[in-house]
Amino acid sequence: MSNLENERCEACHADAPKVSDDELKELMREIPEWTPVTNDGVMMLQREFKFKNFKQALAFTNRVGDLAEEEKHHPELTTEWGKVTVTWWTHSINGLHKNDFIMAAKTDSVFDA
Ligand SMILES: C[C@H](O)[C@H](O)[C@H]1CNC2=NC(N)=NC(=O)C2=N1
Repeated sequence: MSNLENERCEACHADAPKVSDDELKELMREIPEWTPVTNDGVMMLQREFKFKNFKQALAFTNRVGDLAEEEKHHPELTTEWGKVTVTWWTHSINGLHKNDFIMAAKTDSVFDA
């Protein structure tokens, strides 16, 4: 089980450090189902979650939304029939902060609950 899911996000400022390549490698081991993707030069974490119908996908979307409000860290959420795509990155630094890995782990635990 990941330890990250029990950590809290810290307030993130524009001068906060992005995760290094070594940290990225280490942190990815805790969230193996996520993929690092780059959009317009910004590195992000992405995972697709599958459901039986739209209603379940929407309920999951709302649970992740509640998590985001609790931690004051917000994802991109794309809700479709039977599928939610969740993408985490830190807007203020245009890249990945440890907060994104914490939120990815928390997202996994909402899905597995
Ligand atoms: C004031 C507020 O907490 C900040 O603007 C937060 C809101 N949610 C956020 N979410 C994400 N993903 N990145 C941010 O930089 C960010 N900033």
